[in-house]
Formats: sequence, C-alpha cells, structure tokens
Amino acid sequence: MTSSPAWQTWLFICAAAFAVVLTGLLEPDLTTQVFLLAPFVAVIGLPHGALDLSIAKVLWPLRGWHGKVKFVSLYLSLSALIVIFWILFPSASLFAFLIYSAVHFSGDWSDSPTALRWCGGAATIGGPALFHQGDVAHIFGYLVPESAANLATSCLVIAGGTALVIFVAMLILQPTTRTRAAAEQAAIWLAAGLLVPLVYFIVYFCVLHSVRHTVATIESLKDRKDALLTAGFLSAITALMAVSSILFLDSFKAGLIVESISQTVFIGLAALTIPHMILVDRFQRRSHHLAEAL
Ligand SMILES: CC1=C(/C=C/C(C)=C/C=C/C(C)=C/C=C/C=C(C)/C=C/C=C(C)/C=C/C2=C(C)CCCC2(C)C)C(C)(C)CCC1
Ligand SMILES: [Fe+2]
Repeated sequence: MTSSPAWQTWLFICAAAFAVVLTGLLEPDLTTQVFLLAPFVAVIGLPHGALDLSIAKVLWPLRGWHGKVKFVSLYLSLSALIVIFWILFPSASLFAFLIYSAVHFSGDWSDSPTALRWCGGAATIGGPALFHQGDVAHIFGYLVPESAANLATSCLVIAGGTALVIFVAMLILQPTTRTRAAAEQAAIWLAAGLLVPLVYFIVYFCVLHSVRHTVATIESLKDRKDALLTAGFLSAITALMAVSSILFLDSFKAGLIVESISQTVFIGLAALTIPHMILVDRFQRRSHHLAEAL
C-alpha cells in the first residue's frame, strides 16, 4: 500500500489501547478469545480478501459469467489444494503459513525502506510468541501435533526477538526510520506484549491490516458500490462455509468447539491467503507502475 493516511495509525493505536484496558478488566480466557475471534474475522477480516474478485477484474478481463466462474473455480481450487496439503502435512503447512503470513503482512508498510518493512512482517507474527510463548504454543497445538507446535513457537520467538533487536537498533542509529510506519510497529510490539495473542491478532488483523487494504483497494477501483456489494456477498458465503466447517468438525469431537473454531479460522485463512497474496501482490505492482508512469 502506498503512503497510508494518518487516521489509520491513530485508529490502530486507539483500538490497541482500548483492547488493553478492556482485556485488563475482563481477563478473557481462551474460549472467550476464540468466540471473539470468529465474528471479528468474519465481519472485518473477510471483506478485505473478498475484494479479490474486483481486483481480478482490474487485472484481467473476466468477460461475462464465463470469465468470473473460471476465476472463482481457480481461486477455490487453489484454496482447496492448500487445505488438502494441510491435512496431509500439517507441520510443514504451519511453517509455510507463518512465513507467507509475515511476507503478506509486511506489505502493510510497502512504502517503507526494506528493513523496516521486513521488521514489520516479523513483528506481526513473532510478537505474540516472543511475549506469550506458552499461549501461542497452546493455540498452535490445535492446528498441528504438539512437537511441531512447540518448534514453530520457538522459531517465532527467535524471529520475533531478532526483529525487535533490529527494529530498536534501526530507530537508534538511523533517525530517518523514525516514521509513522515505525510508530505503528512500536504499537504492534506493545500490543503483542500487553494483549493475549488472539486479542492482539484481532486488533492487528482487523483494525490495521484489513482496514488499510480495504480502503486502498476501494479507492483505486472505479465501481466502488459494486465492489463493496460483491465483497459483502462473497464474505457471507465464506462465513457460511466456515460455520459449516465448524459444525462438521464439532460433530466428530463434541465438546472441543474451541479447537474446531481455531482450526476453521486459521486453516481457512491459510487456504485463502495464497490466492489473496498473488492478487494483492500483482495489484500493488500494477499500482506502483501506474504511479511511476504518472
Ligand atoms: C474472492 C473469492 C472468494 C472470497 C475470498 C475471501 C473472502 C478471501 C479472504 C482472504 C483473507 C481474509 C485472507 C486472510 C489472511 C490472513 C492471514 C494471513 C492470517 C495469518 C495469521 C497468523 C499467521 C496467525 C498466527 C497466530 C496464531 C495462529 C495464534 C496466535 C498468535 C499468532 C497471531 C502468531 C470466494 C472464496 C468466496 C470465491 C472465489 C473468489
Ligand atoms: Fe490481506
């Protein structure tokens, strides 16, 4: 995204501060966190990805129903392949998911110098593990066998710790890096330290990442009303598929609803992220080329 507006930084900082106060008062347990995660991701997180169809229409001429059906089938097949891969190789999938998530989230600072951008990507995923290693390993344990969950968490602790050291050194040694992007990343480190992991993730993913991407995409589209309606419709379909998946998983292991929701949300996001990343990356490159040409 190119130079994001200041209100997005303030919105994120205020939401994080509000979440710190609220969770300090209410001390939500893991079940409550998971029950908060699902609706927030469905209502605020999904629409940012559901704009992918409108992005695709800008990138390629999806003529008529035929073109759209072809695109939707490709998107769904790619996502389904990733779910199958996760079922067959859960540990490798979790590692891959963490790496490509950090790459994708680093795009929130795509107008920043490379080092700051990568520190941001590492902070978004490594921050919670650095400060709440046990909680993160426990949640990963819903997604993969325990040994892989512990190993992935330890790797994130190292990645997070390294990114934090580089970030602080950069701020001290290079005053030019003390930008609004750095303020956002400082807020991410504070939120990751002060909030329980899933509440931290809701605040970062919904209030910073999704809002930034949605606003930037909508602003660069011609038919905004159509894009928003399509995104609402696709989000509703995706949310319905998620509810079916939760009910299906829960029917096998009644009483483990927290596990079913965590699996659906995170494996679902892992599956949607690959086609989403491909489109967003192409779209960002196209916008940069257009901006340079002007
Ligand atoms: C268009 C379309 C559609 C839709 C789509 C969508 C709706 C999308 C979305 C997308 C999205 C929406 C994406 C997202 C992404 C996300 C991510 C990438 C995430 C990540 C995360 C992570 C990695 C995490 C981690 C963790 C955990 C797990 C625990 C705690 C701690 C932490 C935080 C570290 C459909 C299919 C209907 C059809 C076709 C077309
Ligand atoms: Fe995204």
